[in-house]
Amino acid sequence: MDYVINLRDLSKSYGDTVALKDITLQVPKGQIFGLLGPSGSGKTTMIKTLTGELRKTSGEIHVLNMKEEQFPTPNYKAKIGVLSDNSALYERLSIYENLKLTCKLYDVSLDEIDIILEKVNLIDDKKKVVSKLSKGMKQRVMLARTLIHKPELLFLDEPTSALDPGNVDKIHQILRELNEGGTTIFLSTHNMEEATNLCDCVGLLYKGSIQEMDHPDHLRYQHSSNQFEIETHDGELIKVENKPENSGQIEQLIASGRVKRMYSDDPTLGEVFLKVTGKDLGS
Ligand SMILES: Nc1ncnc2c1ncn2[C@@H]1O[C@H](COP(=O)(O)OP(=O)(O)OP(=O)(O)O)[C@@H](O)[C@H]1O
Repeated sequence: MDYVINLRDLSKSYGDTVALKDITLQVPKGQIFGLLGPSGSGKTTMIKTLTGELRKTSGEIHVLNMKEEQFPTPNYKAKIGVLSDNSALYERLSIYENLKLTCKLYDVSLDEIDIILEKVNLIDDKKKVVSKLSKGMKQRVMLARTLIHKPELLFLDEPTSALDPGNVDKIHQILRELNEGGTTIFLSTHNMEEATNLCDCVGLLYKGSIQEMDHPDHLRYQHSSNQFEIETHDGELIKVENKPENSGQIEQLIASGRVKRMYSDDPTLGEVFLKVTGKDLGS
């Protein structure tokens, strides 16, 4: 298989602080991979190590078939896009002028600016000065700047943190479209909904180690107690194991008109995280 990211026993320490410990993972081309973890679990360290901002302590890293030594090269930088906390914009310049600077940096035609602004839904705002934009609009300008040189691989460090649900949806829509066009995405988040809705594979990161890694639905299913809970109109709670031989019993209950609500007890990714690590994602 063609892996865009291939890590073996990757570790990173800051002095005595171990931030990443023996991480082994592969991200195939075209996947949206999510690192889900609370504050301090090592998400930013992971992204900075993969983008060449930090050097690993030990282990093997291959990204786009390149080794760490090649990460500072223009060839690597041309193939990746990075959106992080450090991605500040020039506040006194307009959206267009900000993107013009990025085009010069990457030697990209200025014609790309309108194309990318269409994509992030900011074409009508391009003359606006950045200091007057909302937080959600600024995040979309930063995303546009990350995308303008058409990277094959995107690294997004908490791309929607502190945005309202409307802006979160807009960014998710843009990311899905990019992914459908073939871009591989590696993102970090502490938001279980983001991981569930967007990612093909999620690694649960806690204290620098990946505790479990799988498709979000598989993770939830594996930690489910595999029961349907049926609440009747007269207040009874009936638990039925999710097995084919029980389907007749469930159908009978539904036909009797007694069923008020019925749900499976698959946990949320947040509940899975709590079960696996003993820690809440928000703490
Ligand atoms: N420059 C640094 N020097 C020393 N320790 C650091 C440094 N940067 C991070 N750490 C430590 O490494 C660990 C992982 O931090 P990191 O910032 O990667 O976590 P995170 O999951 O991105 O957290 P957050 O969601 O709060 O950004 C933490 O214990 C943190 O205190």
